[in-house]
Amino acid sequence: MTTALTTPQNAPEDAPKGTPETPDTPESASGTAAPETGAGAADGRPAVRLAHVTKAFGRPGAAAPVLDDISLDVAPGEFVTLVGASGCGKSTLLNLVAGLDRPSSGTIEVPGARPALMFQDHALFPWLTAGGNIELALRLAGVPRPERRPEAERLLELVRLGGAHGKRVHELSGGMRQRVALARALAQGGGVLLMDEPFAALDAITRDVLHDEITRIWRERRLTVLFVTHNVREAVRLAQRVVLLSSRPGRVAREWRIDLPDALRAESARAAELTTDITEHLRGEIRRHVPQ
Ligand SMILES: Nc1ncnc2c1ncn2[C@@H]1O[C@H](COP(=O)(O)OP(=O)(O)OP(=O)(O)O)[C@@H](O)[C@H]1O
Repeated sequence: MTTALTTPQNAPEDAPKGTPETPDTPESASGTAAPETGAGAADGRPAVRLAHVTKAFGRPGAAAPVLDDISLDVAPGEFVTLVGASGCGKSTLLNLVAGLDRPSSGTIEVPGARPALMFQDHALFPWLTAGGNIELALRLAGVPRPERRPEAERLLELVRLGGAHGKRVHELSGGMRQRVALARALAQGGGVLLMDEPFAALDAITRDVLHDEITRIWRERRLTVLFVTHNVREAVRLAQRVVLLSSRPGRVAREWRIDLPDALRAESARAAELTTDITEHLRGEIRRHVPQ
């Protein structure tokens, strides 16, 4: 999938490590090896490429852009979290990558199948069962009827909800609903998963459990994930790379490589250090933010 005009950029790994901060230049911290490659890596192209993307709503020139000159590559199999002040355009960016809207200028390339999008609100159809919601997505993805039920059951097993096929949405807890929503997103078949604060409404313990689950599923399925969150601890817990967007207009302000093994991600001095550093920069962006 490609949307609109212009040229590509260097991968963020090319940025010098530990260089002094410059306002509009993406910077990389905490160097590490390139991420594991997933499906689609063979031709060396990124799974998602945004090149000089700008987005303004309304008539041309009528309003300041929400996103301004965003260039960002996400490698196949990479897990990237996106943080930034409220209103800086994180959801707008995901919507553009999902193909739900078009950039005002710049290009977006997603070479594989259309990405799947998952929100804070599970958006399941309440009149369908858990399995019915997944089978609908499979049907829309062109999966033949006889294969839908077994595939829905496989996906429910994957999100550890085996046996929940016949459950109605109202019978499921918040965490279970998000698991079904994840299974439904996976049913759409693309290798790129876009997640917009998917765990924000859950209690802390359920969220922690789902962090482990999404990490496992990301690895097992070799997914490429672009994940929006306000929660810096969550960003460090999950990502191989955290990208901070500046306050409006949203630009890539800074990036951090998260080179921690799983065991040190939730609780460790290094995770705490990274969380503090990212939070300080995020606070700086929030302070700069003038509501428009
Ligand atoms: N369809 C639209 N028409 C007009 N303005 C829009 C539209 N969609 C988003 N905006 C505006 O774009 C800006 C960025 O919104 P967006 O939801 O992308 O920010 P965000 O960073 O995801 O915010 P939050 O963190 O609070 O969810 C906001 O000022 C919003 O009002």
